[in-house]
Amino acid sequence: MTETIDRLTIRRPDDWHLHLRDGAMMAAVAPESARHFARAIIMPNLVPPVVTAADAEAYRARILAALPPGSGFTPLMTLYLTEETDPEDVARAAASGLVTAVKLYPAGATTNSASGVRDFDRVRGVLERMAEIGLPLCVHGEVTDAEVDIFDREAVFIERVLEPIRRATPGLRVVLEHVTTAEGVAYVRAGGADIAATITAHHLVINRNHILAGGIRPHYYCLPVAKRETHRLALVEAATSGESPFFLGTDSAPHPDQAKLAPCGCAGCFTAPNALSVVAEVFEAAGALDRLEAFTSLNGPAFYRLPPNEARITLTKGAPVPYPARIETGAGPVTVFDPGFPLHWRVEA
Ligand SMILES: NC(=O)N[C@@H](CC(=O)O)C(=O)O
Ligand SMILES: [Zn+2]
Ligand SMILES: [Zn+2]
Repeated sequence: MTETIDRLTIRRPDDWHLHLRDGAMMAAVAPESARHFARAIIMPNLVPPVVTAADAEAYRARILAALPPGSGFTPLMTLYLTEETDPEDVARAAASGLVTAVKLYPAGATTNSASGVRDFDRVRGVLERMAEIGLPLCVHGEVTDAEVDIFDREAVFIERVLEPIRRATPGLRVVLEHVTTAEGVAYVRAGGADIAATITAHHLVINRNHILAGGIRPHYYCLPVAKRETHRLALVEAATSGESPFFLGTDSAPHPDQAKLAPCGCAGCFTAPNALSVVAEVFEAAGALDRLEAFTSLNGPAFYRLPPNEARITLTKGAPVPYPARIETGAGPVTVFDPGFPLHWRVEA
């Protein structure tokens, strides 16, 4: 006889990859993440980007001001790595506790990445300093070479960029963000204690057909772009394995609908309102609800050398969970990710 679980209490999750944006957009989306998550790694790809410790301090203050009163949400700040980044500014920001990681965007790889790195030799000093102090480098792992097929850009990045950087910088701690391929999963698995990967909710449920078959669906377009079904299955297997290097980073990336539904639409899926319900559905289907807490609440803090949250949340299973099709923001409406199937796991208030 199989026992059906319809109630699950776990440590409060964290989101290890989140875009909160700024201004009117942030005011609308920050409460959506604060509702379910205790902490989040805040991506620095604003325009202009969060480059210095002073930028991060000011951005952190704006985030805290945008949170609902009484919210216990803690933004974990990151610095955007540029070829001009000063290793000492990074080290000071880490020592003071202001900054939890540094983010590497290859120039041109994704939304707001124009100030990213072109010549990896020019950031060697920063990476060496980070290895010394144990500060993690979060990586958008795609090459930008126009010759490389967009579906191959993650696998090629690992071989041509990530592995050489790691060889040249022993001890550098790396998070391969929003991993989307079986190659990425295998690389992280074989990579030892200094590498981990975030996995998004949306990459656990969509493959490239969702974007392109039967009509083009801009709300499923994000970077790295969703790959073939075999890759999605590898991501589900990794996430639900409970293995320590894999943890949730939603990459919730809001864009106003008018910027998504355009001849050249932006990359990013807005998943903050329903990411946990999506992830719970995936774990249930895989028969892995007993490993949900590892993925959402334990493996991330362990890699970042932070204590797991003491608070708990309870998920209950029942009638389909309502969530809005879009939320209104001062920057225009933002469509909420639709996994294409009903969600039954609700996070209790
Ligand atoms: N994931 C995305 O498709 N978009 C992100 C950037 C990123 O995380 O690459 C964004 O900032 O919109
Ligand atoms: Zn990215
Ligand atoms: Zn992102």
